[in-house]
Formats: sequence, structure tokens, C-alpha cells
Amino acid sequence: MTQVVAAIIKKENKFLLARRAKHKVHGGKWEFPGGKIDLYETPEQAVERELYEEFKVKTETLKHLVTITHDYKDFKIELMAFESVVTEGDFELNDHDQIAWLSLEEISDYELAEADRELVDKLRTIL
Ligand SMILES: Nc1nc2c([nH]c(=O)n2[C@@H]2O[C@H](COP(=O)(O)OP(=O)(O)OP(=O)(O)O)[C@@H](O)[C@H]2O)c(=O)[nH]1
Repeated sequence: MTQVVAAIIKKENKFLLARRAKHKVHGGKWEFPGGKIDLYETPEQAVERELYEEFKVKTETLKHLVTITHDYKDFKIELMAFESVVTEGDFELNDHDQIAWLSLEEISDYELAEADRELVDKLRTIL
């Protein structure tokens, strides 16, 4: 099972989502930014590294919020979501073609990565 981390970044009741670039696996789908955990890395280090690679922003990981698993048939992921805050930098797009700040209601209108529907449902109950 592939371990993936995702950052939940909240600003005035809106959450940061990013759209995966067309050429990537699940291209065109919206997700919470993050990626696979590298060998010898903690989940927190992975979130912070990914956010820097993807957007050139520095973040601090506050706490683990929820973990879900999803079976994409050809691979299975364990998706761990962490509450993060941006401490430095302005968003620059590298791996995504768009970002958006959305309320939990607005998120329903976006085409999410399959695994994220359950994640959003869980977030609704705790945030
Ligand atoms: N970052 C992120 N990935 C997600 C989410 N939901 C979800 O199904 N995934 C899936 O988890 C996997 C994460 O891989 P990735 O491609 O973003 O990770 P990476 O940057 O480390 O990988 P790469 O360097 O191989 O491209 C992808 O298959 C992605 O579609 C989510 O909310 N955030």
C-alpha cells in the first residue's frame, strides 16, 4: 500500500485544493496537496517537503486529522491528512495547473480524486 500525505490548509473557512496537471496519474482531478512519503521520512516531513516542491511555500504541520484508505484497483493508497499552516512564501504552481480556496460546501462541486470524497466526508464531521 502506498502511503500518501495531504495538507489541509484552512484560511477563513476555505480550504486549499489544487488541480493535478493533465499528464499526471488522476490528471485534472482536484486534491489536497501532498504526495508519497519517501523512505526514512516522517509523514510530517513528507507534507512539508511536498508543499515546498509543489508551491515553494514553507509550512508547519500542526496535527494529524484523519487517515483513509482507498483501492484504485491497480494500486491502493493510505491517505493521511494533516492540518498545516503556511509560514513563508507565495504560492507558485509547479505540479498543478490551478489552485482554489473552497468551502466544504463548494468542494462538492469539484471533480475530486476518488479517495478524497471519503476524506472530505470525514473532514466535515471534525472541522
Ligand atoms: N497529494 C494527494 N494525492 C492524492 C490525493 N488523493 C488521492 O487519491 N491521491 C493520490 O495519491 C497519489 C499521490 O501521488 P503523487 O503523484 O501526488 O505523489 P508524488 O508527487 O510523491 O509522486 P510522483 O513523484 O511519483 O509523481 C496519486 O495517485 C494521487 O492521485 C490527495 O488528496 N492528495
